[in-house]
Amino acid sequence: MMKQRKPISVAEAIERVIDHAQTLGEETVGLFESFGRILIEPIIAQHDVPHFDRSPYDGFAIRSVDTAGATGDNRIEFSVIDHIGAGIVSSKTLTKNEAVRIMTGAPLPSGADAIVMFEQTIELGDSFTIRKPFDTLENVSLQGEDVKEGEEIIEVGSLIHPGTVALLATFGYDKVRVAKQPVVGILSTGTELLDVSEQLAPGKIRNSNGPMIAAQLARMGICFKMYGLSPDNLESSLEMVKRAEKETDCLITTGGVSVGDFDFLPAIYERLGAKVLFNKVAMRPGSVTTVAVANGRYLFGLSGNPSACFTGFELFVRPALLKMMGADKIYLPHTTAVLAEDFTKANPFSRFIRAVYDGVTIRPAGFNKSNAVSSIARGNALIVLPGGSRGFTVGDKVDVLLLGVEEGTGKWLL
Ligand SMILES: Nc1nc2c(c(=O)[nH]1)N[C@H]1C(S)=C(S)[C@@H](COP(=O)(O)OP(=O)(O)OC[C@H]3O[C@@H](n4cnc5c(N)ncnc54)[C@H](O)[C@@H]3O)O[C@H]1N2
Ligand code: MOO
Ligand SMILES: [Mg+2]
Repeated sequence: MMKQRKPISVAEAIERVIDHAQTLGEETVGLFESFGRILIEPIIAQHDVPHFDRSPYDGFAIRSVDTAGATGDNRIEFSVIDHIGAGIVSSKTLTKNEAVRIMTGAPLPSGADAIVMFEQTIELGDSFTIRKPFDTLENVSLQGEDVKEGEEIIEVGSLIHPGTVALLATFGYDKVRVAKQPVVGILSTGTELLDVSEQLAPGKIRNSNGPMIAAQLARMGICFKMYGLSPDNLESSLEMVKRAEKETDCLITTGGVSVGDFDFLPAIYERLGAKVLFNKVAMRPGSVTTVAVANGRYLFGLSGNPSACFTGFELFVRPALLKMMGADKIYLPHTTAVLAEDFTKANPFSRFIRAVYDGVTIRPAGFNKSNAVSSIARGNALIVLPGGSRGFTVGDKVDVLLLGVEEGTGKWLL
């Protein structure tokens, strides 16, 4: 008799997975290689930004005191004593009714405390007039207005995105200390599987899960080793899993985790002496998703059904890998949206529906069974319907997980 599997909640399953994540240490990479990596030291401002008072406009640097009383009928005249662009420091000091012609980004000359834009002047040779008084520091970009020296701007565990790169560059980091990334193995099991380039044959299908997972990893900037296809044979699959497990930091298999006569992953975990964290989750698709740990390394047993495989990766593999990389915001970002189509099916388990989200409304992305591949291709988000519910109709507010967002959130919100 087959042993009944006991389903656990998605939240419980995620917690069990995350509890086993071990970081892999650190390394130093060049700034240009740092995009997508996780910071293992905070970014603390080494100096004020900007580190000098500067002009935010093309115009003239003046002393505000000289502008008192200026009106349309009483224009005040200034004579230009120097001319500087960004990167040049004027050697002049302004005295009464003097100005320096100054371009955006250039440091304020000594004595100056305001900037007049070209558009606010009438120019006459080496002089110009203005028609309004200026306040002290008017139109000045002040030292430290963006960042103050010593301020912690980015926390440990943050993802390096293009803005982070700009900040690192600002402070002169040509190298960055980041968390090491896992090398992830991908093995697709199933006697029915053909390589992508092979011709279809009766009963056979092309392996879509392997390439899909490679792309899911690539989207996270993670390197993978492809172990190809393994027919449903206990001994040969076991050998392949043993080899892949030794050569990688974690192994993702697809297929063979359910209760079929040729589903060998449960037996493989047993032969490896792996600790199975769970083998049934109260969700659809992906209820048979199994996660085990052997020699401190994850063995993710994703379902063979493409939609279940995809969902298992996003819900369990992604946060675990991010935690291994030392990241803080490991979960898919969550929002709510208005349902644009009825979904009246019952949901005995939590349901994750591949969906198209336009920023306000969301609709299922077509054929949505566990074995569907088309809806994964069309979708950019997952609708989450709670277990024990039914009868969602147009206009209902539903929970949404966003896919493909660079950085997620620190809390599982569902
Ligand atoms: N009696 C029961 N049968 C099934 C149960 C159950 O609880 N009791 N669970 C069902 C659910 S839910 C799912 S999901 C599937 C999971 O099956 P496996 O993870 O064991 O995967 P396979 O049996 O190997 O394959 C399932 C399906 O997916 C196709 N497949 C497999 N690999 C790939 C691949 N790399 N690319 C594309 N498609 C793939 C395979 O051909 C099968 O059609 O079990 C249900 N059964
Ligand atoms: O695990 Mo299956 O994907 O629930 O449909
Ligand atoms: Mg099966």
